[in-house]
Amino acid sequence: MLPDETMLPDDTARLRAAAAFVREHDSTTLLPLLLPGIDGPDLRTLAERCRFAHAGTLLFPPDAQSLRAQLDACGLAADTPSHPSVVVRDRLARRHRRDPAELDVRILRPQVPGAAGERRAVEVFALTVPPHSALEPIAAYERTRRHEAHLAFEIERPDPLVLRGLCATLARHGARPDGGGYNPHENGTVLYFTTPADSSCGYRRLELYAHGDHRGALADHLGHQAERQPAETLLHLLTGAWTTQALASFARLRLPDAMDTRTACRTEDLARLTGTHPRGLDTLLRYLVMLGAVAHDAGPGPQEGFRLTALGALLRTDEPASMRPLALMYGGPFYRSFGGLDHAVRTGLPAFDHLFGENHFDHFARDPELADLFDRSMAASARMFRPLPAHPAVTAAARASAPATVVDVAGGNGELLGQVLTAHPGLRGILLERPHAVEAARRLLDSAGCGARCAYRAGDFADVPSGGDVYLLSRVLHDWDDDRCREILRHCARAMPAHADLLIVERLLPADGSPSLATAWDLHMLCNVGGRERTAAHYARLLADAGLDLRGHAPLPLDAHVLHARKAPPRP
Ligand SMILES: C[S@@+](CC[C@H](N)C(=O)[O-])C[C@H]1O[C@@H](n2cnc3c(N)ncnc32)[C@H](O)[C@@H]1O
Repeated sequence: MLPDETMLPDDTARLRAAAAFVREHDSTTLLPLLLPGIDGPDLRTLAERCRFAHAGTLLFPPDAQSLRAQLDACGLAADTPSHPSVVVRDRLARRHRRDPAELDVRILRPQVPGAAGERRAVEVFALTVPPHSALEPIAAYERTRRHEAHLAFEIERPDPLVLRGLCATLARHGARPDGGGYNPHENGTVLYFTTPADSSCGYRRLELYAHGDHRGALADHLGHQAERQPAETLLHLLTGAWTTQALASFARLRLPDAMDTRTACRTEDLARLTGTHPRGLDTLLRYLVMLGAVAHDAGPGPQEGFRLTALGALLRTDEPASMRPLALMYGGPFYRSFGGLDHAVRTGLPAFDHLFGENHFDHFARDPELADLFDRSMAASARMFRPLPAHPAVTAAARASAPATVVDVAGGNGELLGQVLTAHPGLRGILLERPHAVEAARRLLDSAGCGARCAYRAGDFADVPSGGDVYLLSRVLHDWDDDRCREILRHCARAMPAHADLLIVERLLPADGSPSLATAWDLHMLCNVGGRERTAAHYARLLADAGLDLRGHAPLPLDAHVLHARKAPPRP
């Protein structure tokens, strides 16, 4: 398996990986990875006509100088000046609902010769995003999704017939039209495709590049996409429930625990190991291949069968921060309640309460197994907490001369408090929770080795302990309507000394409507808990109503944010 470009942490690392990729591959090795199963005359035709020309990547340097430094750091010299991108600029503008004129996307193609000296390049699209600019949400979104990462093949001697033939061959092997355009700045035509879900080189987009103006072929290409798109897209969307259940079933049947990421397992062996039906299991696994949770090794060579991908491995029981509990929750109680979404939309009241006859916290609290599953499903997203021990409010408390105290209000099973106390052995903690959850938190914090520095308070939001130095309120406010949030924040403000910091972890609805997981969770909150996600400005208003000042906010993993607040200075 080749490194997944989309998993690399920063722009420079991705640039370096793209250059290494370009050096190491050629058309004959790449095409079968992008289009699994292609061989014989189709492979020969494509390999003869399509020369692997570049790997494309989209970067967001703060300025032109930083971009040069990034290129230098990767040993890449851009010896020709950059020119404007039309296609990627317009795709970004459409995706983020911006005016294309706002997006100055430039193209650079630093040369990277292939292993035998072939003429190749890394294609760098650079959108300058100065610190604190309004373009930052675009950069954050694109850095995680990496829609623009692609591999390009330059067509030798392009003409309309050749282009049509190549497009048909790609379509036969599962590639789907995914936009394109004509760039008058360099008199070149690009046709983009997405590759099948089981392609295995870390890139999911392929570009055919033809020198010259081929807008006839481009119109056909875009026409196929337009014809196919709305109906096919709708089918994909309508079958979303099958996706949830396929992943939940995979997790419930503990199939990931019986599989490996390196060695493929034959369906019959896996069925025997897991007590499942070979034909049923095979059907499920093939669907999961399409979702990217499982990969299929066709053999010969490696053993024929299925193995886990990195994504599927997150559903293993023994995986650190396993997401299995979330799969069980979203495929279980929350799956049933989503069937009642109409009720929530019609009345504004949670479908969960309508279906189960009580609020979800009360429902879970009465059933120890469900309560435990809920706590573990919250902890499954604990990777969003990882930067919090380094938050300036926490590090300042840890440096204070007298031992400082971190109060986690409705701290769940203690995952976040555990991460903070483990990182700072001088800090003490107090966790406030409902009685049934306190016991789970005590067990977790004891096993994390910080139990001796922790106190617990079983109670309600009205019981927020006073005298702490840092207060945490993680994923609590989104459970409640504005009135209840004001009440909770007032309890916090009353308990906080003047110097104390309040850190709130939530997903923020983007003010400009750009795509975010927060929008999906807003619907989840409506349907299941009667709460909502909010914009930063909305939180600022709620905080102000409780006598607190929002000082700023910073992004966390999984599309979350930490908001920092302090008590507002007394009015003169
Ligand atoms: C969504 S969970 C968040 C848990 C934890 N802070 C986290 O981020 O993982 C919300 C928590 O609020 C707690 N809670 C609900 N009602 C409460 C109340 N009235 N007083 C105190 N805690 C409450 C629940 O028990 C639950 O653990």
